[in-house]
Amino acid sequence: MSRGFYVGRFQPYHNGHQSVLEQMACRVDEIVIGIGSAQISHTLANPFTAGERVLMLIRSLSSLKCPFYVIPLEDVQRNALWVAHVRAMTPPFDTVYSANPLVVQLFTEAGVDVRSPNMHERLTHSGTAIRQRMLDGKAWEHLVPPAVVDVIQEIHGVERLQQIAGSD
Ligand SMILES: Nc1ncnc2c1ncn2[C@@H]1O[C@H](COP(=O)(O)OP(=O)(O)OP(=O)(O)O)[C@@H](O)[C@H]1O
Ligand SMILES: NC(=O)c1ccc[n+]([C@@H]2O[C@H](COP(=O)(O)O)[C@@H](O)[C@H]2O)c1
Repeated sequence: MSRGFYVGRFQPYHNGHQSVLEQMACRVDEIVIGIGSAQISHTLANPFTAGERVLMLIRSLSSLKCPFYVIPLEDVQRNALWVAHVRAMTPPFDTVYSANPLVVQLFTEAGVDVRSPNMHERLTHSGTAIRQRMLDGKAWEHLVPPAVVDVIQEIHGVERLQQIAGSD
């Protein structure tokens, strides 16, 4: 049984993340997804709660060809302890998929096999670019799975982000 681990903040979950998970689904038996910085919400860079991000992921992955687990992970103050913290909170995994330099470094130092997933139209498909489009009143819906559009509408996510920007 092989299990792959993928972590992100998913603020919001977008088509780039979906393409990584679809690549992983062909390569491992099960996928463990960590929702990083789970304790942070209602900021410009992290507008959505961990629970809202759980909804985005689970609804978007309903037809993924591989069993998956979604685990919210709070940050810890010491990077040197983070891998142990992740391991304590997740089902066991053998491979990590990440392009985040710190994540790659910490897992490599811990002796874990780390792979870099192919980037999917990175210029447009980043959380930062999507949040900026929401703030600018530009179309963003085509950059995320349809289920994420539904969740963000349900929670009035664009209005929340605009209010946070207004009170900054
Ligand atoms: N377009 C993409 N294609 C493939 N992988 C991506 C893409 N965007 C992000 N990732 C990867 O997904 C993981 C989680 O990234 P994250 O949740 O920070 O998304 P992000 O779009 O980079 O967000 P932000 O811009 O808010 O920092 C990282 O390993 C990141 O490299
Ligand atoms: N010390 C820590 O808590 C620590 C270290 C490395 C990564 N992380 C988290 O892992 C996630 C990585 O995701 P991104 O690739 O989206 O940045 C982030 O939520 C980040 O905060 C946390």
